Amino acid sequence: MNLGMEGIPYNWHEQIINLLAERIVVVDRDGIILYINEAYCEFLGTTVEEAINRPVQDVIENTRMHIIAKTGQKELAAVHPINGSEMVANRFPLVVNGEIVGALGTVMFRNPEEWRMYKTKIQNLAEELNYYKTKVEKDLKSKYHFNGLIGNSPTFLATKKLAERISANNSSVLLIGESGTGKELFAHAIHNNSMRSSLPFVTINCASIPEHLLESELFGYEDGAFTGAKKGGKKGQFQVANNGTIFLDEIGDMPLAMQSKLLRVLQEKEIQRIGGQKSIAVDVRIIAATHRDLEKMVEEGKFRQDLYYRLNVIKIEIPPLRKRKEDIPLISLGLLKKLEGIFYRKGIELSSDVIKRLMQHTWPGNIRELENVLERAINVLDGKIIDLAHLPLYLRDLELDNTCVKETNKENKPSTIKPPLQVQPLKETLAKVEKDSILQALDVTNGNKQEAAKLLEIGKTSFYEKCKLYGIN
Ligand SMILES: Nc1ncnc2c1ncn2[C@@H]1O[C@H](COP(=O)(O)OP(=O)(O)OP(=O)(O)O)[C@@H](O)[C@H]1O
Repeated sequence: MNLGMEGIPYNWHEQIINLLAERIVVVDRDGIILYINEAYCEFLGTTVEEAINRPVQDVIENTRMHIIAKTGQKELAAVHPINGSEMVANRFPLVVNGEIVGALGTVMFRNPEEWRMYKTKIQNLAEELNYYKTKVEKDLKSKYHFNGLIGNSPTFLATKKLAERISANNSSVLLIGESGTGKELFAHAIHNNSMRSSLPFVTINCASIPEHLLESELFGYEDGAFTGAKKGGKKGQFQVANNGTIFLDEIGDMPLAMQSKLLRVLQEKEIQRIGGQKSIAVDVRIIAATHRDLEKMVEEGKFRQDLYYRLNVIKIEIPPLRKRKEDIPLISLGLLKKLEGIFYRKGIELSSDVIKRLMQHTWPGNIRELENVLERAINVLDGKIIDLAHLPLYLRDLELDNTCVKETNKENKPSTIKPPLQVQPLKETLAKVEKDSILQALDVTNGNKQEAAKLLEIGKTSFYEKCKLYGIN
């Protein structure tokens, strides 16, 4: 038999072995050490002479070499704690003429310095990996519970009760409500109160993802599905949310073509990645939300009727703030507490005038607007009491006129729009109203134009044109 080593002088063998493996040990069937190299002995704090012919368990802590020599089962890249460090070991049975005669073990890293270098590198990578793992897990967890939803008004309590009652089952939920009423909070709370609470909660904002990316975001794609596709493909959010809940925010903004694909997933309970052939089964509870009038959109052919019925199994309408004004003081206090935490402040209060003024406004931006108003007030506040002077102009300008409050409440119109004292040309009045509404929306959204356009329910282009027309920067 040609061993292939005959040409190599015998005294070279050991150096070759040492160069091939940093630390090496060979045992016989009984686990007695037949060979161990100097590097390994140095690391163990012993010498070759002392180690040879001794049971391997007496020389190497936590060894499994004697077990491999019996079972014949190799172990690759096993973590092996030695001297307080975790080494990486490979263990192979030695088989000669079909019989196990012993075992060979190697431990990576030539010297402690090399190990330390690797360890630092690996530790950094492991820490980074851990950071992203926790972040992903956190992002996939729902954050709010029903007890975080503030409000004691009968309408709000009834809504909350309904949501609590239906959270346990698996039916689709459709959350309807104006912008900033708390639809996302409700979605979180429903998931948290369900059997799926420990499983992923994935949020997709259908309005903020460009139409051409929405399909790959929802369903994923296979390797090479299109130019620019990530190597190895990508999981879609439906797969990420498997066994949990997916929250489809702004569902009314989902393009019609995508609506058909979503409907298919809801019916078949399976997805197909872009460029893929096979169907992948998914079990996901759907919670959808919109501030749009979906029924009207169905009539206008902008939203698929069949999808609407599928989503509308349980419909929860979240009341706007102006329809539960009695909740304003309580919500304001809750929001103040939250903001105090964010801004490291304590003991901030609202003056009674401010409370009255807050109750008077019609809050087109709902709780989000209220939160922005309070955040701005805290920012300009020196002492502890928020007074009228700390409110934005559009709220300061409101008159504490009860008749006006009653009127505006009845009609659900912003109370800043006061009837003109003198009759003016309709065109001028409309332009003023339009300009005021834009300024108010910008105020509510802290100058965010996209959000402001959304609040006003007009397109971005039209919004920019109007801003230009009225000289609003
Ligand atoms: N009942 C509530 N109690 C306390 N805070 C609330 C409540 N409802 C909403 N909020 C707060 O108001 C803000 C807006 O809520 P959320 O994002 O859930 O509204 P939304 O209806 O989903 O808005 P949009 O339609 O614009 O996405 C959040 O900061 C949220 O914490």
